[in-house]
Amino acid sequence: MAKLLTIQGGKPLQGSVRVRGAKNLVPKAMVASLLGNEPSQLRNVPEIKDVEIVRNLLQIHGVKVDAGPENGDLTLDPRQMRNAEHSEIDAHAGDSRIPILFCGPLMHKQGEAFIPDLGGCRIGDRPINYHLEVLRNFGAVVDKQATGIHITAPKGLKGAKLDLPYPSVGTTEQVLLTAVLAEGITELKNAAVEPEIHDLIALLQQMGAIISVNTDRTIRIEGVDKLSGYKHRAIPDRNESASWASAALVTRGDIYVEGAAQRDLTAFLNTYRKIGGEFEVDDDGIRFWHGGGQLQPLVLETDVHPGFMTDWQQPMVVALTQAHGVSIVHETVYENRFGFTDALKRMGASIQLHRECLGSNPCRFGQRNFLHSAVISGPSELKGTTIDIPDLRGGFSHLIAALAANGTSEVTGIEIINRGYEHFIDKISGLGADIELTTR
Ligand SMILES: CC(=O)N[C@H]1[C@@H](OP(=O)(O)OP(=O)(O)OC[C@H]2O[C@@H](n3ccc(=O)[nH]c3=O)[C@H](O)[C@@H]2O)O[C@H](CO)[C@@H](O)[C@@H]1O
Ligand SMILES: C=C(OP(=O)(O)O)C(=O)O
Repeated sequence: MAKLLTIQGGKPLQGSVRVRGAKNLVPKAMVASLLGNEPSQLRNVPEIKDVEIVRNLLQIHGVKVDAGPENGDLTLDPRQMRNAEHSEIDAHAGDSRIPILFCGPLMHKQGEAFIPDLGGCRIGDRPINYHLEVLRNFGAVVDKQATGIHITAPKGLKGAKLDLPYPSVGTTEQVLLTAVLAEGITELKNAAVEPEIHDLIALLQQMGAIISVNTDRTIRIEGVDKLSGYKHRAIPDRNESASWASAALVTRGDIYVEGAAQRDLTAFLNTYRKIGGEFEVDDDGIRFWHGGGQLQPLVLETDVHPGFMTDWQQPMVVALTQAHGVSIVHETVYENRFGFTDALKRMGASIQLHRECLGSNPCRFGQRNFLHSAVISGPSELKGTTIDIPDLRGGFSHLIAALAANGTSEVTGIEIINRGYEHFIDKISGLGADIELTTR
């Protein structure tokens, strides 16, 4: 039965929400447990769909996954690992992007891996060519099948010299999860250095891996013969934190985000301050609120870390519809991440999309006909409408817009938001929103 969320907009969101482990780290930490000869313990695990998907995938490969004594604790025991049936794996086709990261660990442990077709947000083509290229360099043989891929390592996996065309997060994780048990040394140039990558490196190091990260985006991994388990507390979800911060701004509210970590939000907080948002950091989280004056327009470019994270873009665009003047946002990470603006336009926002790079960094999409720059004129009075959620961050942005809008919005497709926002309906309602969830 489909769920319908009815939102009566116009109330400032006020109160406190708790953010737990990062959606972009926790599932990968769970995959890393496959590499160990002993159980691993992960803490601060949120109840989100992407965790559930990986839990199922690990279980069909024989990993015992149990809840620990504290809420949010998981124990992952790979000692009874086995090959999964193709049909069991295929059942996860289109669920998330994580299955591609099973390649290295399964090849090391089982000699082969079958990977279903990937899912994840439809915000661009999202090819896996870099993943396959680095795996081939380690010695893997890739067989593309009608659904998914079959990958083997007939001569074992050996360390390699690698250089990425673009600092892809997923490919950097692929290299880490493969190189730690590969024979010899791997050097990865132009690696991604997102906080979630550092957190993955930290738990791999606990397992016995030898990994160093240089300031020039080079990661060096010395392969070892075996790894044990880890005991690790996942870093908080910086993308969820930024989403609540934007919600406070757009609804002229005041939200304390328990668990938010300033260190991983530097670029976001600079932008937040420039637009007119206020924040206050303490030991347990960050309070975000609307400063009371007019919001200021901005020129913004998304980028790899330490730049302004692409997953913050969509909620921030909603805030920019309320700024006084013209803002420009250049999306340089994904070629098709402005589809969500259609619904904002129907709600009354003034947003024009352009194919040109409207920013100081010419990006990969400039000459390729993608609508990847946005000009936003504000402030616009938003009014309620019907919305079908397109993707995770776009969907959350639509919720923020509906919560700030005059009148009623009817939102479908909200299940997608469970991929990355734990208990978001309860959180929104706890912040004082006027919402009703029905099934039809
Ligand atoms: C589960 C997870 O952690 N998802 C995050 C991860 O996605 P993900 O790891 O999929 O993103 P990547 O960093 O790999 O992608 C960045 C760019 O590289 C391109 N590319 C990537 C791989 C490849 O083989 N070929 C290729 O061309 C992509 O199409 C994209 O344009 O990092 C993104 C960038 O911070 C975030 O938006 C996602 O939330
Ligand atoms: C793009 C995202 O996720 P995924 O890579 O899982 O689709 C996201 O979290 O915004």
